[in-house]
Parts: sequence; structure tokens; C-alpha cells
Amino acid sequence: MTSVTVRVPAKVNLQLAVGPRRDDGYHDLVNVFQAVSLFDEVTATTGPGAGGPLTSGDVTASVVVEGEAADQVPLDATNLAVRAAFAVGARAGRPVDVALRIRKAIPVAGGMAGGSADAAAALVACDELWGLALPRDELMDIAADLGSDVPFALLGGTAVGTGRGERLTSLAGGGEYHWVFALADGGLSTAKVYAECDRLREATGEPAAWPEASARLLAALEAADAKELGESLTNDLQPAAVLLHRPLSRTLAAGREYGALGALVSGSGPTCAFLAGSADHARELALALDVAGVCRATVTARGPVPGATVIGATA
Ligand SMILES: C[C@@](CO)(OP(=O)(O)O)[C@H](O)COP(=O)(O)OP(=O)(O)OC[C@H]1O[C@@H](n2ccc(N)nc2=O)[C@H](O)[C@@H]1O
Ligand SMILES: Nc1ncnc2c1ncn2[C@@H]1O[C@H](COP(=O)(O)OP(=O)(O)O)[C@@H](O)[C@H]1O
Repeated sequence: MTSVTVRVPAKVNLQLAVGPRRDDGYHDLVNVFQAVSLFDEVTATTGPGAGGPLTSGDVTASVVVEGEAADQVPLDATNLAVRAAFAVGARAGRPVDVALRIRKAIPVAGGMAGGSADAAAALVACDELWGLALPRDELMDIAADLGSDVPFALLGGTAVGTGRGERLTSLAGGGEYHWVFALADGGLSTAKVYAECDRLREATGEPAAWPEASARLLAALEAADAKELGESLTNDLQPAAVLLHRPLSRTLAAGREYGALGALVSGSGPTCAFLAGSADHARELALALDVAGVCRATVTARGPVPGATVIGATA
């Protein structure tokens, strides 16, 4: 191959149960993910690209980013797609190079795992570009090393994550869900939101319980019951995210007032997610939020959708 394009979805967390802080600084989670139809695209092409060359061992990479908040994405070796290319290239057993082009639609630092999505897309694209055919388990292990949410971006669908969120079990339940996402001004640092969650727990003297999957939420998914799912959505990081970004309480209240089946902060935020009863309901809800001026912009999306998928290749 000389060029491979991979499409990769954003995620929303249907349940984010956060356990105590571990000795390694991470938290044990029950993280119920759903992949939604808001996609970044990553194209991997052989040869030098427009971005400055970055090297790691025998791997040379470059990266350019366009689209939603592209100027907030790093163009150095901290870019998660570049890190993914380095990790795959280290297994090639020969010198390899890649020019990465990222087209972003997923908000940056928005709690929708855009960076993780780009890493998963780059893993799949580079594996295909260099003809490595790495086993799926190995790609999953590399993904988990890159970040807690990267394995889910490979898997897609609806799944429960345990450990840091990287140990995944797919949930089979049928159904299609309609979402509205309210994008906020600016982003929130995931590490800062977890730290704020710990601080709040310490301040209230409330010990963190061991995270458990919600039986009600799993039953709602099994029954593909959107109303019941809406009432079961929970996020332990929400109080911390709202404290760090106060306007979110107004955004959430507006979505509930306009008839969302469920409303919550997506992951570490600041994007807010609203579950609607149908595609029409989602469009109406998005319009109402736009008119109310309680967010920077809205997008509608459906879920679940597949994880990182090759959508184009040039021999
Ligand atoms: C909160 C969630 C919910 O899905 O995602 P976002 O909403 O930010 O996208 C995830 O837990 C984020 O996953 P991800 O963004 O991959 O995190 P990582 O790069 O692995 O870790 C970034 C930082 O988040 C904190 N962290 C992450 C995962 C975890 N189980 N416990 C943690 O405490 C740690 O402070 C860590 O240094
Ligand atoms: N390819 C990438 N796209 C977006 N952000 C990236 C990327 N690579 C690294 N980052 C860094 O990761 C941080 C978190 O971004 P992102 O994954 O979009 O948010 P979140 O963790 O809230 O879902 C960003 O602030 C940015 O500095």
C-alpha cells in the first residue's frame, strides 16, 4: 500500500463509575462506552509529508491536522497518532516512514476521546500501510499502552471497560440511540478532572466505593429501551467537571428542560451528551440548545457504530 485512510468514532460514556485512586495514579473504573457517529479520519501515506520529520528508532513520521480545533492538536511526538505510528513501526523489523494527515471532527479535549480515536486509527492505518498484519491482540496491547481509552476506539460498538478502562467486554444488545452533543468553549484536562474528583471525595470524607456496573443500565441496553437508558446514565466525574467548568450546569439543565431522555457530561467533559427518543427529536433538541445559547455548538450523532475501520486504500 502507498496510502490508507481509516475512519474512527468518538465515544460517549453511558456509565463512568470511578473507584479509589490506585498507587500508579490511575483509578479502577467501570466504564460503559458507546461509539457514536462523529468521526475523525486519519490517512497514512508512505514517504515524507508536509509536517516536520519526527523519528523514533527506525521509524520516521510527520503529521498535519485539519478541521475542528486543529490548532489545539500537538504536531510533535506527543501527538497520539504519531506515538501509535512509532509503536507499530517498532515492530516492522525494517526502517519505515509515514506521513499522517488527521481530519478532525471530534472536539479536542472534549471528553469524547478524540486523541485516543486518532491513535487507534493510526494503529490500523500503519499496520495496513506497512503490510504487517499484526494480530488483533497485539494491536489491543499497543493501544492500551498508548492510553486507557484507545482499545475501545479500536473495538467500537457498546462495551464495558474495567481496570483503567482498557479491559473490554462487548455488549451485544441491539437498538440504535440518537444523541445530541453540546460542545463547550475550551477543553478540560482529563488528569485535572480525576484529581478534582479525588479532592471532592477527600473534602466530603466520602470514601470511593469499588466500581460496579449498573444492573439497570445493562438491562436497558439489553432491552434496547432508550427511555430506561436515559434514566440510568451516570458519570462519577460529572461533579468535578461541572465545578471546573461552571456553565455546564446550565447546559445540562437546558437539555433536560427541552425533553432529553437523559443528560450527562461526556467522560471528563466539557462536552455534554443528551439522549433523544428519535433522530427528529435529536434535531429539535439540538436546535433548542443552539437557540438557548447554552453551548458553543451542537452536533447530532447515532450509536453504536463500529470502531476504527479502513475506508480507503491505494496500492
Ligand atoms: C475520562 C475518560 C472516560 O472514558 O476519557 P475522556 O472523557 O477524558 O476522553 C478516560 O477514563 C480517560 O482515558 P484516557 O484519556 O485514555 O486517559 P489516559 O491517557 O490513560 O490517562 C490520562 C490521565 O487520566 C487519569 N486517569 C485515566 C484513566 C483512569 N482509569 N484513571 C485515571 O486516573 C490519570 O491522571 C492519567 O494520567
Ligand atoms: N491526535 C490528537 N487529537 C487530539 N488531541 C491530541 C492528539 N494527540 C494528542 N492530543 C492531546 O490530548 C489532549 C486530550 O485530547 P482528547 O483526546 O481530544 O480529549 P479527551 O481526553 O477529553 O477525550 C489534547 O489536549 C491534546 O493536547
